[in-house]
Amino acid sequence: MKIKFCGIKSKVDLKKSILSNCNFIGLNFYKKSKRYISTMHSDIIKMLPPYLKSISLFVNNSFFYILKKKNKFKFLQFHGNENFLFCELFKKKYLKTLKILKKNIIYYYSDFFLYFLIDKKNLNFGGCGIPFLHFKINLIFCFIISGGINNFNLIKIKKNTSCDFYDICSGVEYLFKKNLIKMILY
Ligand SMILES: O=C(O)c1ccccc1NCC(=O)[C@H](O)[C@H](O)COP(=O)(O)O
Repeated sequence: MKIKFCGIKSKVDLKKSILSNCNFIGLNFYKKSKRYISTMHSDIIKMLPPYLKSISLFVNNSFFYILKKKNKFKFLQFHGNENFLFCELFKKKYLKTLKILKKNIIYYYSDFFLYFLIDKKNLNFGGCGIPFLHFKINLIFCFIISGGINNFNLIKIKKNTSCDFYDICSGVEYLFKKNLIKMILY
């Protein structure tokens, strides 16, 4: 099973991620988020062990803003209303968030596309901590499940979705700081 912890915003959070043995960390560049990373990202990137992959998360940021940041990270994540053409402009592997409420059929292919991150639909962008009805998803492409995942519901979600890759944010936090015990328990 692969785990991505999203909203890493301090060196302490990073150390906890390393101890938890997760596979990916997400750094949030959405200024309105409580998990916005600010300039701290450079320090965090320097401390990354080679096996831990970094993902920079954007929500409708401008082309030039993303262009300036993109080379510091392994992958990009587009969590807003970015369309396919915009995501492709950066010529870098990326995840695209898909907010779904019901079963959809989607065809999507490109050399840069990596995963769909399937998240709960809500009025704001992401990280709301509420699970959606995780149903069995028969997709031809790779996907990551997110949305209110925690230590208690993961087994059930895993059974329902047959997915092997999870993105977790508020489920491993207390007051927007990562909690080591919760992280290790995955
Ligand atoms: O987490 C945020 O604050 C956030 C804000 C704006 C856009 C995306 C955001 N998070 C993105 C993620 O990838 C979260 O991990 C995902 O939405 C699941 O979050 P949660 O339901 O809290 O586990």
